Amino acid sequence: MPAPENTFKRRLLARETQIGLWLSLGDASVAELAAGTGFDWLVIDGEHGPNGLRDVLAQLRAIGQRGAHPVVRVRDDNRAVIKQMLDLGAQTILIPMIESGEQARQAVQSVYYPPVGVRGIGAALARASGFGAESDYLETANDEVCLLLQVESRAGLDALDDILAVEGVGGVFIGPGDLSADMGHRGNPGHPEVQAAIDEAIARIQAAGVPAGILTWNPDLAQAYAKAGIEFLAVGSDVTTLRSGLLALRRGFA
Ligand SMILES: O=C(O)C(=O)C[C@H](O)[C@@H](O)CO
Repeated sequence: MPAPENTFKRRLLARETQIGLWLSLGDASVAELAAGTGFDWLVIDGEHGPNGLRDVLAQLRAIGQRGAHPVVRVRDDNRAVIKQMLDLGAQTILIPMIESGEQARQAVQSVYYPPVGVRGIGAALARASGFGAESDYLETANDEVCLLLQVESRAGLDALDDILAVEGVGGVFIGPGDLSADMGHRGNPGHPEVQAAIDEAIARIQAAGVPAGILTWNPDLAQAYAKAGIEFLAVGSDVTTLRSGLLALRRGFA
């Protein structure tokens, strides 16, 4: 049996627009609930959310085969943590704060087995291979891994061409929050200067034949990105949706 098909990766390659949601609560029930609401991809956020290995494991299980594809955002480009997340069964890894071509090359090394990369061999005893049930996992895993890199600083934008030239990168995600902060507009990703930098970066990413991704809280901007054909678009989070829904519900009473 081969490694499970990474449908998210296939749809990226087909240049479909996939709609995603950020999961920052670190709760498996929330992940399971969200997985049944029609989103194409769900980010299990290990950078800003309380998501350690067992939290990610619980959410991967909860999302399961419900249709949504889990994307695990790791805290940084630490090779050992990436290996652990892949062995847990994560097939799509999002790495924040990529700022050079070399960092991108090292990230590729981390997610793929030799000879492409240096991912450690251990999946035969791990969930990734169905605890050994998928006898062809080692031979097929590289084809089903998708590496997404985050560019979210001026240095990252300066290195974007080098990053885009690295073979094995499945997509580049622009982080508006960190980029706006780095550009001197902390908390204001909608600033014209930031928006112009984002638009230019997305155009460069797609011109390089690489799928582009972003997260926006602005519904009008989300629709515009979708119409423009951005490939992986996150449009909200568990936290903001739950909070706004509860506030609206309570406001309905004196
Ligand atoms: O910089 C950004 O914006 C992102 O990378 C997305 C945020 O980190 C996400 O946590 C929502 O705030």
